[in-house]
Amino acid sequence: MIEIKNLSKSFKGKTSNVEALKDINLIIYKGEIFGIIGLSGAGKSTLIRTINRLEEPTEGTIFIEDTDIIKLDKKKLRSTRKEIGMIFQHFNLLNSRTVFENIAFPLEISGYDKSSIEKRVNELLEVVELADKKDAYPSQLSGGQKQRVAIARALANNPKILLCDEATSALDPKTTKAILNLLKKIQQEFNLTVVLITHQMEVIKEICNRVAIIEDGKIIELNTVEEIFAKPKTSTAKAFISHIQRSSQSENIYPKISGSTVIKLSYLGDSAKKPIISNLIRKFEIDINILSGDIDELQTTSVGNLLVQITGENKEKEKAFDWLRSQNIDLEVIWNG
Ligand SMILES: Nc1ncnc2c1ncn2[C@@H]1O[C@H](COP(=O)(O)OP(=O)(O)OP(=O)(O)O)[C@@H](O)[C@H]1O
Repeated sequence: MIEIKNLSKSFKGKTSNVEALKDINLIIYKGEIFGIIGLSGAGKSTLIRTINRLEEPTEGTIFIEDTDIIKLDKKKLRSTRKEIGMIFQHFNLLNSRTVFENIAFPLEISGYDKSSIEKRVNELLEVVELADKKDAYPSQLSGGQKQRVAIARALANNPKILLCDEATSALDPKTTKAILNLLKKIQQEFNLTVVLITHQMEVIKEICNRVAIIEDGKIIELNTVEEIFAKPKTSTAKAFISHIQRSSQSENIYPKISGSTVIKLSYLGDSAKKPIISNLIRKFEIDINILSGDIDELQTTSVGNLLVQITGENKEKEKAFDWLRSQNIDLEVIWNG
């Protein structure tokens, strides 16, 4: 069990402090897949990173079983961290090492001998179904394969907890599904407690038992996934759900033009009223074809959804995507031609 009590985190800014987490209280049960969903800037990354102290909280405690991990000294923290695996959106593999060597890395640091390392890495390669790629380098792998390597590496030291930081956000929908299935499989096989953060309700729906919605550093709703879908209470929960319902209808209707990227943009509240598309065209050297779109007025906020096809240089497209994210707009790549 992970018990988070009165957790706050503020970052020192140039002119003022940013309160990224405000008095978070949360219990995550052993063996569950717990999702934390929120828009960009809500505090998801900060929250998940405090669980293995990649981020130090300003206040509060985090108990893993009976240990308050915030109180651990460096040495004890190092050994506790072996029980907490983590995977990331951009995989964080070592490019100069092969698949085998990437997975072996945490075992080398733990001081295992060569033959135990070889045995364990080979087992893990089977678990993630990548035995045939053991001598490949990360640059020779697809995104999904890279995430499989990262999962194997995260499992190397037999952790009890797996933290997933937007683990499928850089993947297309089909690969996302395959990685989520793998996470489900390993959760059961190794009886892991999985904590994942995402901005995609599809991910929550696919694998989570319970979900917390975080907004502006606070947990505004927490329930089982079924309850949230059946009876969402906050406007944010309703917007996330309405987005998933609509996107499933429109996802496959677009021309598959080579060199173009189809993205789905979802935005809440004030962002829905901004002239996003005209700004994009003015700021970046890209062409945009709007495929479908709508704005829904909910009780206290509005939610916009746009499916657009973008053509242009990859570098320019990436810049445009970064700008969109900086505008609090959820962005999902649907298709890359
Ligand atoms: N190192 C930092 N220094 C200053 N401010 C920070 C730092 N890290 C995060 N923040 C701020 O804390 C808030 C929460 O950020 P966080 O990255 O946790 O959000 P998020 O929900 O994970 O967003 P995203 O999905 O965009 O990653 C934001 O306002 C962010 O700007």
